[in-house]
Amino acid sequence: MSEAIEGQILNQLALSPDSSFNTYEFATSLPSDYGVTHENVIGMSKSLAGDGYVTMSSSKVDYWELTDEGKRVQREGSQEAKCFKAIKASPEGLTKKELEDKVGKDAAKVGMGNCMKNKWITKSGEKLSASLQDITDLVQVQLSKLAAFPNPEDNGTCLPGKEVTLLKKRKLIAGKSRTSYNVTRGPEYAEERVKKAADLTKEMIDAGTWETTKFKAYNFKTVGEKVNGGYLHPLLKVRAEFRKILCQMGFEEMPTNKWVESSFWNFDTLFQPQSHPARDAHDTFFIKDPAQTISVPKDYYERVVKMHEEGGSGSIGYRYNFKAGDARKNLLRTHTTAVSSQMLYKLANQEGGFQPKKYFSIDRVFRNESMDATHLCEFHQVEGLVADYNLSLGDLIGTIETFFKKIGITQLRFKPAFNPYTEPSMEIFGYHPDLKKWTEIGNSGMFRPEMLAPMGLPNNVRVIAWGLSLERPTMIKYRIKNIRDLFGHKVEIGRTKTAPVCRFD
Ligand SMILES: N[C@@H](Cc1ccccc1)C(=O)O
Repeated sequence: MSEAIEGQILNQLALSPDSSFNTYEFATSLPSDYGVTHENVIGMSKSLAGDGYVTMSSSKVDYWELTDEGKRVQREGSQEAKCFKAIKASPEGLTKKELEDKVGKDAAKVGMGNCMKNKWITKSGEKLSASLQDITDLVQVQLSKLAAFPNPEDNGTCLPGKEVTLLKKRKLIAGKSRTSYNVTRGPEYAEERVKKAADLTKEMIDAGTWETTKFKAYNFKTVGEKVNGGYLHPLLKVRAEFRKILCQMGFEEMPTNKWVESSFWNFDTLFQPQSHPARDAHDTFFIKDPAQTISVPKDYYERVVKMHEEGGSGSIGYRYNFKAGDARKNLLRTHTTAVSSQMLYKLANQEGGFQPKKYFSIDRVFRNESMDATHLCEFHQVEGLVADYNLSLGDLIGTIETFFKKIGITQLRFKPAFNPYTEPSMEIFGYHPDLKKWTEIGNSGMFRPEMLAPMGLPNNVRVIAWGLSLERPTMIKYRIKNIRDLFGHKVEIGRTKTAPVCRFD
């Protein structure tokens, strides 16, 4: 079938070099039992145009189509004609109610008003009576004219605008438009289409037919398929950037490759009371299997227990009975401070004794929180600590400000806060220029003697420390509004080389 249309199209243009035809006229001139639609003709013409046999230019025509209601009126007559006939047929006239009974409520509603407007009927008292012998149902005539137009899709101008407006208002007709094409000979016109091969094949070479085969021209203008290469996750890139900055500032990276910790290292060494709300299963993911595995140095353990139960180093402790069972419970670490405490313990007990040190880590932590635009139940923490003699709060603020300045965040605020393991403690806020608000980006403080003394650190050693989220400052720096756009495998930002998140070097 398609070859037959193709032949006919080329035939139409065979008469003379400037012969042309319109796709719509052509399609409607074909016998209907051919089953060829206007779309078929357009499709085939486009295929021929692709090979240069024909050229096409489009034109648009507006026309009117009768709505279902319009078709009914065209068949049965307008509401006003129905009303007139009913009234005319009753020599004594009809009341409104009687008219409604005869023609129906809907027809009476529209028809009665139009009859009055046309002066077809008059009203005296309750009675409606005909004032003419006969009428012409103009609406029906107009609709028939539109419908009976030799080609309904060419009826756009067959009625005066005023009449069309009224029919449209009564929702009897609806405007439609049709695009057709004028087809003329193209640069490659021939009376018969020669099939061209897309590719040279082994068979053509074997048989020698490649010499006579016609090939399709290459389209050098077409857009090639997108090359999908691998790319680094934006958070990994930012982590690399943060790591570089901290190394430049003289920090050494702590080993954080273990996500499972004991409650002892995550909480108890940090002087967090065993009844602390953060240890509640609502905030912490406890591990059922294996429930308890991580061993701790015995003498240190005993000093931690004593600090909780009785205090020391000027503290009165929590004065409760420390539960060994609670300390041994395994969990997904809720903060990387669990690693800091182990590093500090090692630092205090290393061969040759304590040496000043700066440590950092960037890794995952887990909290059993409900998720929203700025909270996830796992995130990355940028942890840092400086252990040295006689440090002050000023050192802490200065270190944090220096770090943030290096990543380009200068709008910072510090707010007094409470942590069981630091005194004083400060929350850190950064200004998000898109969310237009100060968002919390971390927490910090100076580790308490209750934490440091049991480890065996000299008592004039101070430790300043902080824990930041990696995601929040990344959101501020790269102007990302929803944390879920940043976390996980389906991250779209950073896919293209131009995204700002890829440019830090
Ligand atoms: N561990 C704290 C951060 C912090 C680290 C070190 C000192 C003070 C605070 C948190 O998770 O929010």
